Amino acid sequence: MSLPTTIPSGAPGAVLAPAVRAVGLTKLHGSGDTAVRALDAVDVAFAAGRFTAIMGPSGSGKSTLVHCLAGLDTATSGRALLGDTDLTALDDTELTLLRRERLGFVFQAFNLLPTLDAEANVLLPLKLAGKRPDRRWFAEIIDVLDIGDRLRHRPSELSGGQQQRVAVARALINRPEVIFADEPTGNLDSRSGGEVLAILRTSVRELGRTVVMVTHDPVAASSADRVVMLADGHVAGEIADPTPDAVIDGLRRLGG
Ligand SMILES: Nc1ncnc2c1ncn2[C@@H]1O[C@H](COP(=O)(O)OP(=O)(O)OP(=O)(O)O)[C@@H](O)[C@H]1O
Repeated sequence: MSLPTTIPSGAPGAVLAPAVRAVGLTKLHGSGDTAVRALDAVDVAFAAGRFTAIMGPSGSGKSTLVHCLAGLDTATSGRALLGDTDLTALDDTELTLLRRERLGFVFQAFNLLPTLDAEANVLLPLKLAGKRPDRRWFAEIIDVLDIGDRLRHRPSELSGGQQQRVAVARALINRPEVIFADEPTGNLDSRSGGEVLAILRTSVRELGRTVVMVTHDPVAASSADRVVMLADGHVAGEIADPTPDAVIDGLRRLGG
């Protein structure tokens, strides 16, 4: 795959700078005879201002790739780059700061703090970083995510879809360069899942963010601009402007 990533459609010939990329990224879990090569010299780039889904059979390395790119796990060799920053050169403290200041995360299990109301959950990353909220940005996010009437509610008083919208707002609050979403619709019914996907698309289209999402769901993946397929720790292919049928077909070819 060539770097940087070429825009698949809409702007022929244009090239977008990658927000995040893997260069020869290799990850071994464990050591010795029992070591598992979860990623094998992966080269892949995720363009800024784009929504990319990562798919592949169970065990193909999706979570490992995202964890290495997000500074949640360390690579065995190769490089994981956020903009020009090589994560593999950073120590734990630097990685913690980088995650807090430059990345956003959305997980399947929402991961909201139960004792805080929605507003406090959204603002938590800024509080941890000792930063003042930008009230105009906060208002814009709340408006786009349509959670203005839920800000005083605790997570237990919100539906799953509302909780995930709060989690997306929390991921957006520090204007991250990249939002990593790991199965963000996995715990939601199809309607709430569709709303969360629409919000992730809106985060890209209207708020200018970059989203990288791991999913098993071909319909969810078809919300993205591009699908990257993994198999056995390799990039096995990609689909631009995916439809659910194209994604299902691609997975079938991989035996997923
Ligand atoms: N901590 C670990 N220790 C040992 N092996 C691991 C560890 N984490 C992952 N693996 C192995 O690495 C390979 C890739 O795992 P990974 O979780 O990245 O795949 P995945 O595509 O995200 O899978 P799934 O879709 O099932 O979540 C698998 O063979 C897995 O068993």
